Amino acid sequence: MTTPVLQVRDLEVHYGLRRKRRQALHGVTLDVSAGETVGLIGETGSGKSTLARAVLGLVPTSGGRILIEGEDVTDHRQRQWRRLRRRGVVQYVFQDPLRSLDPDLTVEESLAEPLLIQGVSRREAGVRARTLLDRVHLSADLLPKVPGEISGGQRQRVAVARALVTEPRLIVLDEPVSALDSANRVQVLEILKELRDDGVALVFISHDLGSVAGIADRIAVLYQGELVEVGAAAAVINEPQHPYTRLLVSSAPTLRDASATRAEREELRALLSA
Ligand SMILES: Nc1ncnc2c1ncn2[C@@H]1O[C@H](COP(=O)(O)OP(=O)(O)OP(=O)(O)O)[C@@H](O)[C@H]1O
Repeated sequence: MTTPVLQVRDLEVHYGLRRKRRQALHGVTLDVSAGETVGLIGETGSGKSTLARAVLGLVPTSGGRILIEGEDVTDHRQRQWRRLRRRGVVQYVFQDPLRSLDPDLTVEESLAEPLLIQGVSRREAGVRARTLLDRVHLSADLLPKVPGEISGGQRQRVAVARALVTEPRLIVLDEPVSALDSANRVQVLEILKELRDDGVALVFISHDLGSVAGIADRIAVLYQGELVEVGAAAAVINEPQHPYTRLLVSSAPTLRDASATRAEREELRALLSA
């Protein structure tokens, strides 16, 4: 059996000091394999972003282990984390692409920068930037534009392209489609499915069960910092075991929300009964 790209074991994270100290993650254990998408769902404050940030070395852990491609990175110092992030084995995409992209850099500069740092020639970096845009189904016309000059959906696709520059084995996506309209949402989800098929491991964070249901192989449910349920997506949706998961499934906004289109509701129903 191949080693999972990401192994999280009994992970604990605390915020604050002394009397203000609060536990944000309680003994979280989760594996993500190459070519697998794990959807991480849970209400606001349940610890989803904390788990993402811990996996990227952006918050200190207070217990447990994190292994990336079999390498124990838990006790890495900031310098080692920076090197790991720069090597680009793990990449991330945030809900707001302006957080993933430098607003002053053109699309071409954003995509070329990590390659230039790696010593790739300017000409080759330009060629690779075009190939990356093509991979996220965007036209090369966007290359000279800065993020403020393109649409939100295009921006998020550029953020995904930027995450792909270093050919990561793992991408953590924190609410990547939450700010997008449904047409752009579908397009970004399609791109993520293609990445998964190419063997990239994805952690897809969302509070929207509908988006997760359409892409995740497995779903992990966080509740108050604890993983209360992990299983195959269809099983978690159709036969939720934990009362909190049952509540999430029964209150899936796309089913309840009167403003959801008929097509959206039918799509989710089909997913639920698949
Ligand atoms: N920098 C911080 N300092 C102190 N407490 C924090 C910090 N970041 C998060 N927390 C707390 O940790 C808990 C988990 O927060 P986290 O942001 O991981 O939740 P989340 O599930 O991602 O929520 P959301 O869906 O709103 O983004 C919350 O109680 C939050 O208030």
